[in-house]
Amino acid sequence: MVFALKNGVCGYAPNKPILKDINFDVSSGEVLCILGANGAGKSTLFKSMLGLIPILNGVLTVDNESIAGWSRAEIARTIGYIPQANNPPFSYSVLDVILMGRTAYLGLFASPKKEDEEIAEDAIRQLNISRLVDKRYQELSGGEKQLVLIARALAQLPKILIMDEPTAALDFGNQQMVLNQIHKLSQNGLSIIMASHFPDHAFLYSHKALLLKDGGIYSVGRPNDVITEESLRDLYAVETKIINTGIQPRYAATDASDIKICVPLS
Ligand SMILES: Nc1ncnc2c1ncn2[C@@H]1O[C@H](COP(=O)(O)OP(=O)(O)OP(=O)(O)O)[C@@H](O)[C@H]1O
Repeated sequence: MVFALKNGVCGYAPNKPILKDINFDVSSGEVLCILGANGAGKSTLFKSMLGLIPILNGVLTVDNESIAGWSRAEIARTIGYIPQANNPPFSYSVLDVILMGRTAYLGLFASPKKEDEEIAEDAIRQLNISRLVDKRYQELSGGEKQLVLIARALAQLPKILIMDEPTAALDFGNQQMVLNQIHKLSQNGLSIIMASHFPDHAFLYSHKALLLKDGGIYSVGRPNDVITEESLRDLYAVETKIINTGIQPRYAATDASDIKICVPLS
């Protein structure tokens, strides 16, 4: 499966595009990391991909078929969205939150059936979070909530997962836990598109990086090719030294012979 945006123009009003000339594709098993300064347009791009705002121009395709005419439910059965962990206004059990992932498969007013429960249980197994199932969602830590939201998206049985800064507000250990899960999901064949504020995460976990600046794509390609001292200076106005650590990558996502890290100098 290949998910692509061709000649995309995204924004909130036709006469005021936020992003122009957006072209990228992501295949099954690939992780695409979107980088850009605050306000560069990452969330706007996500909202467009999810059909929350209409694409102003261009076409989103799955295997070369335009998804322009797809219903909300069809989009939800193909694309899962994982927001940043939040506190919902109501008290839900963890299992209820995960079962919400089945909404796109249920008729209006229908309750989850045995099959839906089995799919939710499968998502729980994949993420190894059965210890959380009997808790209230609000009682969980930020990292645990993020895992539950990933399980909810998995219960949608999507082919593509979109994640908006999945590690924001997580401590170092929880960041690694969530990123390791993302890596495993890509190995299971999911396409993953995630926004990040950490170029290091793109080196470690992604096959492709897409850099946004000035209302368009600054560059897109393999992280090793496009995340450079020059591009980080241009994107974030930060002088950075990129260092080869000599440590072999644990993940196939990176094509580097050793892991690179970004050290800010200014
Ligand atoms: N609902 C909206 N209506 C009009 N303009 C908006 C709306 N939401 C965001 N924008 C504008 O779109 C631009 C891109 O914002 P966006 O939230 O996509 O950036 P971002 O890269 O996700 O930023 P951050 O890293 O801070 O989350 C900004 O100039 C913002 O003011």
